[in-house]
Amino acid sequence: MASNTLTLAQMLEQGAHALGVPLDAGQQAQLLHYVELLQKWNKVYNLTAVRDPQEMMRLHLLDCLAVVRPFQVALQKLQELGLPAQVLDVGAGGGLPGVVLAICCPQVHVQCVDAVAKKMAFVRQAGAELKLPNLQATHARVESLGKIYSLITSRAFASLSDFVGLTTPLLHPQGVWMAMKGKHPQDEILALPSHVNVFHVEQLQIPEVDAERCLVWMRTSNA
Ligand SMILES: C[S@@+](CC[C@H](N)C(=O)[O-])C[C@H]1O[C@@H](n2cnc3c(N)ncnc32)[C@H](O)[C@@H]1O
Repeated sequence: MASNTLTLAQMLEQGAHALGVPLDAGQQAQLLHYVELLQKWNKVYNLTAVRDPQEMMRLHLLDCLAVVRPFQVALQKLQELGLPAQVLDVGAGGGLPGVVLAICCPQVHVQCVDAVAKKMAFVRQAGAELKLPNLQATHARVESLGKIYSLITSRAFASLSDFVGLTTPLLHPQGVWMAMKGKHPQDEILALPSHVNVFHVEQLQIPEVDAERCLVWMRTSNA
């Protein structure tokens, strides 16, 4: 069936299946509710240029759902090293990918940070409505944070150099960065400082999205 004839619930179910992300009924309901909230509050909070709910499902929800499995694998490895499941989403905006990760991985603590207060007010409210005790929304510039995280992620935030430059003091020495990018960012990788090691560039296939996506995995070279 063409995606424009599917309901949002069907798009989510098919997308999650294609991505191999098992979702229980509660998580499906939370993800659908999150799309509703994004749509409802978008005008007030200016969260995304995408207005159509089906496009939100494809371009935001499924895009973030595509990183859930690699994210879980990475966290499992970090936990085997004894690192806590503490994750930071930098420049999270309306909560992408932080809210999706918090819904799909309830055992992981996800902190979203953004410099714009109203965006974090939205994420805080969404976390309350969706009953996500593992989600935290912090209004701050990331460079002012003082905690240490095992995994730091971002989507549509900055160049890789700026991302790692702003967050190196926040990353556990054995922790990893997970940057969501479009097509393979060769030039950005070449521009990275020498203390950063790109150990994997993972190509992603987003259901119903005909565009290149990848995850750039990095750690500090002395890890
Ligand atoms: C293009 S938006 C991306 C939002 C979201 N990650 C997404 O994929 O929809 C980039 C966000 O980064 C935030 N931002 C920019 N510089 C920041 C900083 N130094 N600290 C925290 N947030 C910052 C902006 O306020 C903006 O909401």
